[in-house]
Amino acid sequence: MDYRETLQAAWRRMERLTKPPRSLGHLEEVAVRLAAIQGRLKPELGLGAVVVAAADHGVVAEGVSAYPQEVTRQMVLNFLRGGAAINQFARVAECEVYVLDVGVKGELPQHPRLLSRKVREGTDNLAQGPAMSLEEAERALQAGREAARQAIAQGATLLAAGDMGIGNTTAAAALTAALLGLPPEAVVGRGTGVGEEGLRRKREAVARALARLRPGMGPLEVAAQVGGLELLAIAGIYLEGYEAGLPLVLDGFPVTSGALLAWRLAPGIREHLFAGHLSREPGHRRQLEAMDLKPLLDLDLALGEGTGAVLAMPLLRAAARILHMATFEEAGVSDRP
Ligand SMILES: Cc1cc2ncn([C@H]3O[C@H](COP(=O)(O)O)[C@@H](O)[C@H]3O)c2cc1C
Ligand SMILES: O=C(O)c1cccnc1
Repeated sequence: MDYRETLQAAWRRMERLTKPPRSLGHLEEVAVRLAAIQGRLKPELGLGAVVVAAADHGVVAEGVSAYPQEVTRQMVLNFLRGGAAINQFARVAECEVYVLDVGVKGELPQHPRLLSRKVREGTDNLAQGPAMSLEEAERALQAGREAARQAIAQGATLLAAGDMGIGNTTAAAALTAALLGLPPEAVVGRGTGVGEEGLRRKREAVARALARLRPGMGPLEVAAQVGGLELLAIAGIYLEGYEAGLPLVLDGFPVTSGALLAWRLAPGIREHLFAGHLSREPGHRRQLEAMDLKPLLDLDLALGEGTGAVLAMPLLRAAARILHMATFEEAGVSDRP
């Protein structure tokens, strides 16, 4: 059965299950979409994986983050030791954590959970010139694909991306504004918690990057102009997961900017995307609206790392179980007054 046929057949089964129609709300839509993705009326989800892509950003020179650049590398070490929020949430969500270094400044140790594919040590400052070359953008995207292939080979049935990169909400805002044709004010937010001055500097940095873009630039060229390396890797992670036929869970603002790029490169990916949560970062709503996706959770999170995506994984598994319920006929339950 193809996607549309399975979707329709799953809706018909949904209507016969032992519950009032639509009483499981948004989860019903998730369930039938999972059925359609897997091409079976009773979808099954097992182990999850989150690939946390990490890289640095030259735009930090503009004073756009509340934290220093070295936090990127320090947090990668924290991920590898299991001490970050993503590690703790992944434990309760039956999800493996993989880390991908596509451009962290400084050295990182070898580790079984770390894929080292440093394209370069951070991007150039997007407010001053191109963040990277087109060739580097392509390499970052391929690194994401490779990391996703590893996670899938190790048994992932559900795939999410995470982000780590001080300054990346500025790059994500520039990428989102460019891809969706929005002004900086619509997509720039406080990130790790910058004040009014920081907010103004972020808008200014984004405006300067947007001024360099020319009509006719392709999505990858736009991404090379603004970065970041980890956002390109995130696009690659999702593209690979899509081609492997997996359900894909989105996280917050930086991750969803990478997903927007993937969607521009392969519009069919939309069928595989689930919005794990709605971030506090204001541009996230615009991104989800553009792809017509409804978030599963709304918890006022503004962290990244894949945390909101991983928290939604148990909900996706629960949604899949809905289609394993008994029907009125099977259970001998009366469905008419
Ligand atoms: C300790 C710490 C852990 C984090 N984990 C994710 N982020 C998040 O914050 C950063 C983006 O925000 P901005 O653009 O304001 O720098 C990214 O690294 C993102 O993953 C973190 C930030 C910090 C400080
Ligand atoms: O929306 C997110 O995921 C986010 C918000 C702020 C900082 N880092 C990530």
